[in-house]
Formats: sequence, C-alpha cells, structure tokens
Amino acid sequence: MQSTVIAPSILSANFARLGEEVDNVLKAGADWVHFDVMDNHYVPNLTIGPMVCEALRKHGVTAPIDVHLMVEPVDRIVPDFAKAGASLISFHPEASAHVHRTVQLIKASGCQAGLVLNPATPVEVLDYVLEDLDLVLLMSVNPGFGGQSFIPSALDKLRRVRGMIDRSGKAIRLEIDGGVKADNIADIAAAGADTFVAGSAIFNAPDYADVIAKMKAAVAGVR
Ligand SMILES: O=C(CO)[C@H](O)[C@H](O)COP(=O)(O)O
Repeated sequence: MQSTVIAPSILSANFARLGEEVDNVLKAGADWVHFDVMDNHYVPNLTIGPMVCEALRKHGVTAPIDVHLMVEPVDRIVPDFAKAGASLISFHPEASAHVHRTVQLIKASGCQAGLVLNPATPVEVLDYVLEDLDLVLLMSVNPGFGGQSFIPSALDKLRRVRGMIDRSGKAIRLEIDGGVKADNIADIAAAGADTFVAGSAIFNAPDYADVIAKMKAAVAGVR
C-alpha cells in the first residue's frame, strides 16, 4: 500500500506571499506541494508556470512538487517544468494527441508521470497506459477553479481505478483533487485514494497544522 500523502494546492494560497505560504504548509505537515497550471485555453483560468516552480526551488523548497498541467498542448511545456524542479507531472488525455508519447516524454525528462481524469472522462482511457504511469489523478470537480464541491460519483470511480491499479500489481498512486475536506476525506480514502489534494480546505483554514492533522487522522482511521 502506498503511504498517505496530503498535497495542498497552492491555487488557494496567498500568491503575494507564496514562498512563506509553502514553507508554512510544509511545516504544518503537508507532504507534497500541488502546483496547478492553467492556461486560459484548456481550462477557463490562468495561473502559474515554470518560473514560479523554479522560484520555489530557489526559495529552498525540497518537498516533491506535484505539477498538474491543465494546458493544451502539453508536450512543449514538459521540459521546462522538469528543468524548473518538478517532481511529478500530470496531464489530461484530452489535451495530448499522443498520450503514450507524452508519458514517455515526462519520464525521459526525469519526472514521474501522471494522467488526470476529469469527472466525465471514462476510466477506459487508462487501458494500455496504466502500467506506464506513476500516478492516476481523478478530478472530483471540473478543472479550472478551487473551492468547488466534491462530485459524489468520484467515489465510484475511485473504487474502479483502485481495482485496476491493484490488479496491475504496480506501485501507482491514486490521487484525488477537488472539494476534499476534513469531513469527507475518510470516505474518499475508503474508496481507494492514497494521495489527497486540498486547496481551500487548508489555505482558508486559520490553522494549517490542525486541518492537516485532522485529515491524516481521518485517513488513518480507514487505511
Ligand atoms: O485542480 C484544481 C482545480 O482545477 C484544484 O487543485 C482543486 O480544485 C483544489 O481546490 P479545492 O480543494 O479548493 O477544491
């Protein structure tokens, strides 16, 4: 079984003090930094790119940086993120003409590779590529914005993908992103997730350590 990872999405951090926000959330017990890249094309919002990832590394961040690309096209930005210090790079199959090629490109760049399924993307998109992946990210909101509500059908999808991963026998992480809170994370973990992205639930809380501890305790109760 993969270890539990809490990955705060910096989409909900205070961008005017980003280095300090990332330091604080890591000191508060976060395991990874989730880095949402939006291009105002694949999704209707515009965020941050490789320069910000590089700036966090220069600031001294050593934790894994989990880059979620919501961009189209994908391939030309992959080497830039690898050079900027990304640890994992995930992308949406709808945004790449050649999914297998993009996975290989990410791995050849020295990063771990993830594939992201939107709420309405069927799990069959994982056929023929699952065993090449390090991570599957299931979106439990439509991508583009933080602070949305968890879409309940994601629980059934988690169970289905958990089964696919277990049958593969590979050490592939199952990550969930969107509307994850301290009060629903136990159900999400019970459905099979091991890696939990949470933006507003952490960065809008007065005490990051308190909410991360509550999330970890809730997950530990079911895993
Ligand atoms: O990828 C995302 C949106 O596209 C965000 O990571 C996600 O929505 C997290 O925010 P919140 O926990 O507030 O729902």
